[in-house]
Amino acid sequence: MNSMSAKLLELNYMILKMIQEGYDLPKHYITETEDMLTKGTVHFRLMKYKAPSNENKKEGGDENGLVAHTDKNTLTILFQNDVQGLEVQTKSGKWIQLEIPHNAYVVIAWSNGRLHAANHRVTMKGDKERYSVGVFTMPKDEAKIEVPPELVDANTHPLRYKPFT
Ligand SMILES: O=C(O)CCC(=O)C(=O)O
Ligand SMILES: [Fe+2]
Repeated sequence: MNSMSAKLLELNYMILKMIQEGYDLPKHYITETEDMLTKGTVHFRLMKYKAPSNENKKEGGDENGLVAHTDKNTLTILFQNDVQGLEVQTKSGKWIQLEIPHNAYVVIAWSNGRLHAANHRVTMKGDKERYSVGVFTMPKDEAKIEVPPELVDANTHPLRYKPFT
């Protein structure tokens, strides 16, 4: 488990680095991210979702496994067993079921609205239980959360969030 969490943390860092490089942000953000990750909190959570109850199945209904929400942390990496269930809401409000291939990961992040932190939920169908593992990174407590000025553009991407600690 330890080596798995270390690898996932490494993946998490790599993804954040790729996002920052993708936006052509100055290198100091990458160093700060590393600092944030090493001193911040990482929640590593194993989740189990029961298959829909017989009662519910008789009515042909799916069962809500996890209510709709957006993640409030910096970046989430999720993976699951072979039972699908994760759904995301499109910007137009439609729910779509993600077909996550075997051994694949889903990533959810935030960034002054450039990357959309999608509303998501888990809906259970069928007879098998679903297991998922999530790695949720959070900044260290005293960190000032601030949109990099490089990501703010008065016309196309106005500042959405004031700095906070
Ligand atoms: O189990 C999943 O696939 C989703 C879990 C999730 O969205 C969460 O814990 O925030
Ligand atoms: Fe979530």
